Amino acid sequence: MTLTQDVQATILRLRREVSALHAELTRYELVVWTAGNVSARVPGADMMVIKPSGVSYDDLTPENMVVTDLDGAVLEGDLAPSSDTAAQAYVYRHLPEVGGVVHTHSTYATAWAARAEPIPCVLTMMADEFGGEIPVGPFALIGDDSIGRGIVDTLRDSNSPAVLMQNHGVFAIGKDARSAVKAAVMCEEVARTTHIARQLGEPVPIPPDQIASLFDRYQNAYGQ
Ligand SMILES: O=C(CO)[C@@H](O)[C@@H](O)COP(=O)(O)O
Repeated sequence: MTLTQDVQATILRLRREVSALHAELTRYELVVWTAGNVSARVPGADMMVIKPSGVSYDDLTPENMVVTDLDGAVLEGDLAPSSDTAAQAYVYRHLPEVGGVVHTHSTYATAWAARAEPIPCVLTMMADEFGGEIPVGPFALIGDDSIGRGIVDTLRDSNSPAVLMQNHGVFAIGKDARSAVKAAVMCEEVARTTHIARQLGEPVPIPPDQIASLFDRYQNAYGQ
């Protein structure tokens, strides 16, 4: 396949970005061993950049990232791509606004996933980032696009950029890979706080109109 210089430059940038973002997964203690991954869509091409499967986070480099098409077929790379390649490719094919996907088994969020319980919106931080509860997706086997179908079916009509896949863990999406990593970080934080709150009593839900107001401010006015 002949790639334009623009696409080649974009792939180079995304190889660096996706590789580096895995350090955020370890920095925020969202993963153990090799159990999590980041990918990014290549804008302007039906391609994605994803981590190789089962490679230590310390050994990830821009050069060993894998480039695939949006059916998950390898286009560039010597190593096998992540086990979640087909799932994440499905997300990119069906949600064109998504530019990044992240998967973790972060402890507290995955504890909610193990119970198939959505995390209720009881924190302003949740309303800001998730615009409501963090939903649960169906149980799905790893390796094909089943997980992708579950992610898309669950998040398509949700404000939430994260889904707790039942008995599995967190899949987070974003306009780019960095935003998806942020959603995964925030998901674990609110899962932890809400879990602790529940040990002390019944957390107080935020009324839907207030959630909408907080979500609108954070999404449209917060920051620089
Ligand atoms: O979720 C799972 C396994 O439960 C995998 O996504 C996870 O271990 C990461 O696998 P990869 O190293 O990305 O192939």
